[in-house]
Amino acid sequence: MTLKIAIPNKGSLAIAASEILRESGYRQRDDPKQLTLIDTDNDVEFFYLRPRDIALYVGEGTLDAGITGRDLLRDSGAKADEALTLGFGRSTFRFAGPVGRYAEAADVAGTRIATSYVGIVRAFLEERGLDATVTRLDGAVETSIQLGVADVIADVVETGATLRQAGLETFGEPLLQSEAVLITRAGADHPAGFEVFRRRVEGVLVARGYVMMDYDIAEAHLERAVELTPGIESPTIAPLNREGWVAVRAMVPRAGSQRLMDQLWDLGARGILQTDIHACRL
Ligand SMILES: Nc1ncnc2c1ncn2[C@@H]1O[C@H](COP(=O)(O)OP(=O)(O)OP(=O)(O)O)[C@@H](O)[C@H]1O
Ligand SMILES: O=P(O)(O)OC[C@H]1O[C@H](OP(=O)(O)OP(=O)(O)O)[C@H](O)[C@@H]1O
Ligand SMILES: [Mg+2]
Repeated sequence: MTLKIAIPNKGSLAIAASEILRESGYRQRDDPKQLTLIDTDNDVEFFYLRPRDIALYVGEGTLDAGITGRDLLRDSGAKADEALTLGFGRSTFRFAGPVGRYAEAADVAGTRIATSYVGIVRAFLEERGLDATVTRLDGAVETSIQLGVADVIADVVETGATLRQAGLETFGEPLLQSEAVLITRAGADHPAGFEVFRRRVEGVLVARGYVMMDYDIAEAHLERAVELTPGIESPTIAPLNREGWVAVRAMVPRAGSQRLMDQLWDLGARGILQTDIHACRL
């Protein structure tokens, strides 16, 4: 059976979602107006949909899996689970109001809140036992305060630039930390082929977080060097033509790899090379 996967058709998640699938070896559309695409080699059909709707399709089991934002998944109330966090589309979901007017989340009690994420806001109010009027707007919610429609907004904040422009500031703790997630139907067995799909995408995510480190070092310093680069299982050690020296190869986290090269150099390693990994299965 062909695996049916939903991908954001536009908005903040669309480009990065298609990119990670392409890197994972799947065909992706070249034309942003294309609605569906069949990858016959991998027996997968992709459906390009609004990320807000993707949670619903997957929750109902119409589609096998999809990529959407955690905030949109929560907001929809769809019965879908996160199978993988994808590391892009990061944002926070927060209350904001005119600068200096509100201090903590409980201050929203009795206000008029404008938001595109009514589900998240209502759930938060209920959990805290707070009462407020929630108005659903499609977008540009920041402007609703200036226009007198709301006292407070609850919205996605990434850089905070939009809030500043509107003369607003966040207050209270974030309601949610969001990022793009791969989702499947809650409580159901994964459909055939899904595990392979998940593993391929995970392989790209891991590859993005690691680099390959190669270097030559005198055997006398090998033990210390291996402590610095333990690899995933264990580093590969190969003999060198030069007496008393070996070549070492190990995967290391991308973060801090430059510092690691400095440390290896100080230890006496030479010919230190860092290369990108594009995909892996560990
Ligand atoms: N700067 C951002 N603005 C909006 N959404 C963002 C941002 N950064 C990450 N996201 C995430 O993208 C998802 C929203 O997807 P959506 O397709 O609605 O994006 P959008 O950029 O708001 O698109 P639209 O053009 O329809 O407003 C949410 O999961 C949200 O957390
Ligand atoms: O913190 P920032 O980096 O400024 O990003 C957050 C803003 O981006 C989104 O708006 P979008 O561009 O999607 O417009 P919309 O409100 O019409 O959805 C979101 O709703 C915020 O307004
Ligand atoms: Mg938007």
